[in-house]
Amino acid sequence: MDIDTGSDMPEYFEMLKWQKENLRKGEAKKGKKIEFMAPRAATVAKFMFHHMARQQSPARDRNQISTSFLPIAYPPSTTSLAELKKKMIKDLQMEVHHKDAFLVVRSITPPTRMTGILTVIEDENEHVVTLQLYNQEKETERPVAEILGEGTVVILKNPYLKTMSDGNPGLRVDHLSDVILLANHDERVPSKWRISIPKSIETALFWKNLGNQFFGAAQYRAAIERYTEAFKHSPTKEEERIIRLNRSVAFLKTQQFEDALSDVESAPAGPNLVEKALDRKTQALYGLARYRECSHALKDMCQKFPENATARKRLTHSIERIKEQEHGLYDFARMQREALATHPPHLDFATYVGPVEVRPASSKGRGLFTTKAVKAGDLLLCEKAFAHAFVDTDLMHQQDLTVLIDPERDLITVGGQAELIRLVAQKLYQNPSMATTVTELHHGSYKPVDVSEVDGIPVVDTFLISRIISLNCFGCPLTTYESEVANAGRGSPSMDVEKIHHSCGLWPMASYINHSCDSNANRAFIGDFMIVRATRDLEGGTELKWRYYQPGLDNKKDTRSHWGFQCNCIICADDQATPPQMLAERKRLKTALKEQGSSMRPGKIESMLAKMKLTYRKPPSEIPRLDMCNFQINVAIKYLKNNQPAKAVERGLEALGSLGFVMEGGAMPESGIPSGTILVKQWGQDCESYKYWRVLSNAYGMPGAFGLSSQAENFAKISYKVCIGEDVSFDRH
Ligand SMILES: C[S@@+](CC[C@H](N)C(=O)[O-])C[C@H]1O[C@@H](n2cnc3c(N)ncnc32)[C@H](O)[C@@H]1O
Repeated sequence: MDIDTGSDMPEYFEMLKWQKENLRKGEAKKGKKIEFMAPRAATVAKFMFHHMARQQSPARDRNQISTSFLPIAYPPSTTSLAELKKKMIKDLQMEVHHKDAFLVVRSITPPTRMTGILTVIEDENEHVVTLQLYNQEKETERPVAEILGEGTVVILKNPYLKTMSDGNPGLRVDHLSDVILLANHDERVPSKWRISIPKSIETALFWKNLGNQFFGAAQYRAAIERYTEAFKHSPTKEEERIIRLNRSVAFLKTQQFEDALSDVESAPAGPNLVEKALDRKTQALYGLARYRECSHALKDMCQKFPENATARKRLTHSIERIKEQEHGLYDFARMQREALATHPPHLDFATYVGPVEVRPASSKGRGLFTTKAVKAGDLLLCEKAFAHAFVDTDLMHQQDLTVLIDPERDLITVGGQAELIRLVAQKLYQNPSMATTVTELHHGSYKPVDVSEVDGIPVVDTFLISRIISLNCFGCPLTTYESEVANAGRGSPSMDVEKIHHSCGLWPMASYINHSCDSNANRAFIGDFMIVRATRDLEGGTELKWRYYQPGLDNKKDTRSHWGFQCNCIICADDQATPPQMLAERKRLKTALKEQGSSMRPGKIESMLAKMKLTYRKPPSEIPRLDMCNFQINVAIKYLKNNQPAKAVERGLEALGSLGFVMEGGAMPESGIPSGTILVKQWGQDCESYKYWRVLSNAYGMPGAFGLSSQAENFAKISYKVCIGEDVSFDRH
């Protein structure tokens, strides 16, 4: 939704064509054995040449956008290693996923980061090929040398040998769970590569100290492995307590909060390190968004250790999170400030799920429904993204901007989607208990595997994640306020504000909202938070619905080809029932007004709008006229500038009417003073109606007219809250 599909860039379609051609060529080699294995020295020399060239110019050209090609989807391995056959590179067939096999290989060059991690590997026969690992941690999360440094031994399940871009065979791995990185002492490492540790020095303490060394070097995953090894060597109770507490900090560093909590809770009780244990427990509970439990533990900690200032500060934070999580009470001004100041804008606030729940929605699958009556502007959801890929459009950090090409589904997206797939895959791999939050989201006809864990390792299906992201992710600005108010200027109604975004995220709860052009909810963004508000008064039990794309874009067919349904809302049904010549006339007038409207006199626009009205068969109170409202409000602005407030009010009210608003009062006689009350009997579409209300408010406030201005301003404020997500910034603009 609101994603850049690269549709205006023919070169992306060329890339798609090129990739399809590559797949076709690859298909021709399917099942064949490797004809020619490039000599080891030549393969290494060629790799090192490119590696060093990249090292010397690590900063990419600012205008260079990276490209990520998805292969044809294949499932991750769900078979235990014990049941798989060990193979050598020469045994593999080209372009085949060897589901019954695994390889044990060792990297023989330093690794390089491209869209994946690249290195040259050898097997025990000393045959070499390049290896590409996708969806691994980013450099800032874990240095590449720590993941696949020279000499690292790796088990590759489900090995897949394909023709690389240089024409040579290479291994490609997309699923995180198909790669098992081995520590060099691991028994599964072939003896010729293994570093043996003398049994005499192998004690729990030895491994703990090794773990501490890795922790000190900020190699947290390596530290976790060493602490885990320590448990196999009969630690004493006190040693176990220390190792668990040490490992829990390492888990906090890798954001594996459940594991961190489990270590603290299963550590044997003891008189020492009580403060440390409480510290880790509260951090884990905070990371898991279990704020109430966190605040109880912090109160306990503050009582036991009153001098601990950090605990007191954390208690304040967790109490703020409870207010947000349980009551939807946010300091939106702070949220806005932090979104601008934090890079990436991943904010420390809690998710609030208001009066909404997921229920069956007949043929649409599931949907999100209100659980009680709500008013226009009410907060329904303020959700932190499960994962959020930020692309800085100001600085254009091109590393974050990727063209993702999916030849299997003829899809191109530009922005953070490739990164979002990686982020979600990593999060599920590190926190398997969160899997269903994502895997239960709509994934169309994709058939996922039904195994979630093998040999104690979570099974993560990259292609399921990619399908879920494609159907459920939202493009988003840094903040809606920045993109639609601060940059657009006050009171300039326009539906042309850019709503196609490069940053994107996955908001699982909001994903349950189905599409309708006749929406009753609106989404706005502040950093990685999505704020969902009702755009109208709604009864309890009402299904929420919103547009998957912005109005005015001629992409209704996209719902069919992309999401697999055709919208049959009242607006679409009316379009279907309207004679084609009326629709063609409406389109003709719309195009003319769009192209020339700004230079036309109000009278001319009015006469074209009068003709456009004739292309509608029902009143706007029944079927909103989203093709007209923008032109009507622009005429109102022209009248306002010409000092004709009565006419501005008339057109302004008409524009709100086209959005579906039904009102009483507010009309302004040509001569005379308007008075009374504006009553909104039915709220209309959210399409930035606050700008319309502001035009009215200004018109009512012109010399010679007064009174209704503040009422219009109040309605503008509600509508602003719906569109921007909050109203604390309203008075600034
Ligand atoms: C983001 S999901 C929405 C939640 C989904 N209904 C579910 O059960 O998880 C998008 C999918 O919902 C369904 N959907 C959304 N809006 C629809 C509509 N107006 N009519 C029919 N199906 C719709 C389509 O299957 C679409 O691919």
